Amino acid sequence: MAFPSGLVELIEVFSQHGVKQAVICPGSRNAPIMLALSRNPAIESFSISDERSAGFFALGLALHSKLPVILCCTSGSAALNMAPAIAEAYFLEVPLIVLTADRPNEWIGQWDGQTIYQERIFGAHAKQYFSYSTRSHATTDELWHRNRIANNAFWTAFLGPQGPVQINIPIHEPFYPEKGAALPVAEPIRKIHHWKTPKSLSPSMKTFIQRQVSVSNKILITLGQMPLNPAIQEFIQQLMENGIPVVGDAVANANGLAFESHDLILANTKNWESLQPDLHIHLGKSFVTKRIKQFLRSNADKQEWQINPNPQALMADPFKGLGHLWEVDEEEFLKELVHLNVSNQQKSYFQTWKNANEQVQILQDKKLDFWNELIAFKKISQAIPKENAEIHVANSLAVRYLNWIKFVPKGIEVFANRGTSGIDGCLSTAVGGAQNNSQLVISIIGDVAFQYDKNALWNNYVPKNLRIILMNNQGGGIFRNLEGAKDLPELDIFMETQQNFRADNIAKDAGIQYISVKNEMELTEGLKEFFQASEHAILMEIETNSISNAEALAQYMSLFKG
Ligand SMILES: Cc1ncc(C[n+]2csc(CCOP(=O)(O)OP(=O)(O)O)c2C)c(N)n1
Ligand SMILES: C=C(O[C@H]1C=C[C@H](C(=O)CCC(=O)O)[C@@H](C(=O)O)[C@@H]1O)C(=O)O
Ligand SMILES: [Mg+2]
Repeated sequence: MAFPSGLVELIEVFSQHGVKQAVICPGSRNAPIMLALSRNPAIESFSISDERSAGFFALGLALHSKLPVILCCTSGSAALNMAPAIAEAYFLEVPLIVLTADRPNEWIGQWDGQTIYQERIFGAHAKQYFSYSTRSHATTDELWHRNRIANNAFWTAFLGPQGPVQINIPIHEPFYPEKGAALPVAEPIRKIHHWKTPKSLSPSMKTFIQRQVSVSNKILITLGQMPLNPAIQEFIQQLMENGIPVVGDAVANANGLAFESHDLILANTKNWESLQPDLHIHLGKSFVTKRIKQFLRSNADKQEWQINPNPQALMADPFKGLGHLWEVDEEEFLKELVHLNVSNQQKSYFQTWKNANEQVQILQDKKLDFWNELIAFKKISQAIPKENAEIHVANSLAVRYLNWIKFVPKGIEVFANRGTSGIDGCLSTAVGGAQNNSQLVISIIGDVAFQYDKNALWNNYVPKNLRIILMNNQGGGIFRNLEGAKDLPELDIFMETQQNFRADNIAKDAGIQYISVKNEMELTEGLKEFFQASEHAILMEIETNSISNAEALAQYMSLFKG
């Protein structure tokens, strides 16, 4: 039997740990791995040709399952094409097990095809690297090593902070099974269990928290990007009712229970001092927009706590004032906080935030009298389903518009690739997230990000629950709103990269329904059917003019001047 040894066992260990999905890219050198995956009944395997898209598709699958998804490619530049997705998975803390087939070590640099340097090819963006031998007649130590690698790779990807691991697999020829032959039966594997205690608060920690809260009169809680968690939403509601202001982006999934227009609140408040905390408690990852980070970094006097159950080895101190890192489950921490009494000054501080928020909410309803992206986003936010749906919002302006308008889709989760904030893979992530998903999956994406990742539709898995809202302003509109960039003579060509591509033919090739929108009336009409059940995915291309958009956004932002 020519089949490389150890591959069936490798996949068997993963499946016994509960891994259920794999994304396989075509190749010859990885064919034995493909066979071990596709013939394992416990693994659902997806076949995707473009490794750039496959990586993000796998990330989309893992965002939902929270289980490691296997990603498999052949040797050569295929693995390099997965790097953007691996970097996103690393910083977004999403579990992937990347199996890169390779030539045997003795053939590296010997002028063979598809042979590059694959050892640690993702660098620091893989939590761990392993080299897995498939030589036949393995010694008992080699068998022991293989089994340990398989268990180690699973637990490293799965345990927090979750992330990608790479297993490089040199495979010798011949490696195809004889015609019609079954794969070898898996040798007995040894599943290694990993027990981890919950990260809860000790009595002394609780006493410390109680004491600090009792002497603080301006406690502010900020929420960076985090998954939708009904228990946390419940705590947010209680904290706000108790007089502790909670501030978060749309990607914090507070679903309108917190102050989510913080960017406009800060723009509209001349005297930030009145909003500054004396105790700042941060949960979740990063913020999208810059102003809140500037606001928090400008206050060197505050106490700053970070609630982070899975801190990375590299300490994150994004607001330049970290004093206490609490390696505690967020719910555990908030459960302690909600029962604490706060001072009258604290309630007055909350009222300052509440008043500032109400002023902004009034201004947010101002009408703009010419067709532009802001109007489109407002109409979409009013039409979007309030349940049984999820949003995958692309980077650049789309993810920022959610924070600038009252885009509060209660009850539905907002995903975004804010790990690296790349415009690559945003649609592929949504297509992956739409698999085996009973919800409507709505991708809101700019034209450059869409064209960059149009191969997200080049596979056989574009499901009928996918809805794509393509905001086509003929280029990178964000640069036209950036101080410094917007006045450069090079803006059009070298930053906005103006182009006149549209998506109608891409939609046709992908066999999905296409709706063209060029004005507000067509948008109103298009939205009537867009979120309805359909036998196909639907792509709505909303065309606006980048210069009009910039003028509208400038007008809109000029409302918030305090
Ligand atoms: C991979 C990658 N390349 C380049 C960038 C820099 N970048 C940020 S936004 C942007 C333009 C995005 O244009 P589009 O998707 O149309 O969104 P819009 O700004 O029009 O909302 C670019 C090139 C990036 N974030 N990621
Ligand atoms: C285009 C890139 O991304 C930058 C674009 C805009 C961001 C920004 O400052 C807009 C204002 C804001 O978000 O508050 C900028 C940032 O977040 O600092 C992004 O890096 C790019 O190529 O970096
Ligand atoms: Mg654009």
